[in-house]
Amino acid sequence: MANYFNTLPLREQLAQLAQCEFMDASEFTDGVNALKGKKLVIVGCGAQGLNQGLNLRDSGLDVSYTLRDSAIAERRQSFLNASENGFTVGTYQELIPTADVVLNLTPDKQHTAVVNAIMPLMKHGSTLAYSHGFNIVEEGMQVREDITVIMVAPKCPGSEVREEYKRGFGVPTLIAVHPENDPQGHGLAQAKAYAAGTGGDRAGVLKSSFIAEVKSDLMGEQTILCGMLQTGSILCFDKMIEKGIDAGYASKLIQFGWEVITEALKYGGVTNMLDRLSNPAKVKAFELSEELKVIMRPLYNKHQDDIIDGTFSRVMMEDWANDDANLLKWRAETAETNFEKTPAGDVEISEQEFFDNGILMVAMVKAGVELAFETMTAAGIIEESAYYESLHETPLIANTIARKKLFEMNRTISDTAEYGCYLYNHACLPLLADFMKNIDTDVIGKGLGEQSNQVDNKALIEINTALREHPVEIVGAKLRGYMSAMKKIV
Ligand SMILES: NC(=O)C1=CN([C@@H]2O[C@H](COP(=O)(O)OP(=O)(O)OC[C@H]3O[C@@H](n4cnc5c(N)ncnc54)[C@H](OP(=O)(O)O)[C@@H]3O)[C@@H](O)[C@H]2O)C=CC1
Ligand SMILES: CC(=O)[C@](C)(O)C(=O)O
Ligand SMILES: [Mg+2]
Ligand SMILES: [Mg+2]
Repeated sequence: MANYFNTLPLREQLAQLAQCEFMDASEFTDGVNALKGKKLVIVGCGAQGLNQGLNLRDSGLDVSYTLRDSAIAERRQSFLNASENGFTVGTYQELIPTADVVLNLTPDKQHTAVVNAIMPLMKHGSTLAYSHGFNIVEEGMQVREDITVIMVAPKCPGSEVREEYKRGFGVPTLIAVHPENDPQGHGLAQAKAYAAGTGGDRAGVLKSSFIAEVKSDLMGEQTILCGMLQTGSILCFDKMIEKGIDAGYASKLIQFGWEVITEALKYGGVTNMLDRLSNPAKVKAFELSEELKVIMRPLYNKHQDDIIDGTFSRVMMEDWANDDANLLKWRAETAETNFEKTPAGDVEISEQEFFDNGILMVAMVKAGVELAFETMTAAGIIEESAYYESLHETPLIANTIARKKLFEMNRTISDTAEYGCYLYNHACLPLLADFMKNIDTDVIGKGLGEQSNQVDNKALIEINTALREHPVEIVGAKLRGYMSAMKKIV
């Protein structure tokens, strides 16, 4: 098989990258009806599999799970996830032939093996669904021509797909129909019903393409969403320890700080996040962010370039072939970082204190969100897609760090995301070494401690204008206007 994207002429590549149509609520008035009475069989019951299945069942759909024989025989966690939640669990032979829709929610590295195993068992005219475009786009999987191939990709870690649904909200979702596999012309109707079933229509759905999803998803997860938060956690913690800040305080400020500051982002964009700072702190955060953007822009461009031309996928698949040697090594190294090994202290930190003492964290989030958005849109990704993949998903990833630090983030995100996060982290730590030499506790750990809120009016006006006029803020205001069901969590 060959990389599907690289087989296309440039014109078609650009057209597929630009596939992005915001779907109005009126397009979901049929809810889950297109899948009502159909048998949905999910392969895999992990981060996405379990949480999507719970939502789909709560939305009135017929959901069961098929797992590897060994998972059932050894009663592995995936078997327990499904059986303890009251789902029917069966082998491929038992359930795949009965399925109208097979949802492939196994790790990307397993997709070729899984699809080759289940395709012969899939009934004529059934549907194969993915939640990420990697297998179709980066590996060029070719599916039997009678099978409809769709994608419903939550822009969110699996755990929060469920948490937002339980709050009565949902998570932004990209849907697509593979142009090579829509023999009955009902792929879009089924994808819309699936997105309604997971609650995605409550947050926002984009009619996208497998190519647009994969080229943006890989970029978001490697940079702002996981790579930046991992790098920022390590750098900020080590700096506070170097400067004599109490280790328990430093650990708590970071573990819970990303969630608190990015909740402001989720509600009101970068503007609202910086408006939560005092004027002097806002000026400082803006200056640090501009410095960070200059330093990190080449790295963001390299990640996007490697994703677009297939270099990233090729390198990661070499690790797959080497039994995940690097992924497992880097996972173990992350566990040994000082931040990961230091429990959050039993110390009170007010909501405002996370902002006041986390100015550098605010600057890192601003720089990462804006850089990721700018880099994706420069590569041909449409603004709505870039917004969901950078700004809106950052707080959802931060929620996982608040639970159990980087361990929980890297456990919950896909192995694909985790691998890309480490690549970014390894490159960004040395890139920011000189920048961090000039950092002190006024911007991470203690705050400016300023006596007055006075700043130069002209400078503040220029900063406020720059914040409000960034394109991520313009498209964000529109998309957040649709999210009337969004619920606060901090
Ligand atoms: N994690 C996330 O938050 C997101 C993931 N995605 C996408 O969703 C898909 C699933 O990812 P994710 O939920 O992270 O996966 P997980 O690693 O969390 O779960 C994988 C599941 O598949 C099973 N599995 C693993 N290997 C095989 C195999 N060879 N054959 C059959 N089953 C297997 C595992 O069970 P067992 O090993 O016991 O058999 C487990 O139940 C991927 O395409 C990913 O890119 C999309 C958005 C976000
Ligand atoms: C959670 C999500 O959207 C990621 C980061 O893309 C993934 O886990 O693959
Ligand atoms: Mg993603
Ligand atoms: Mg992903």
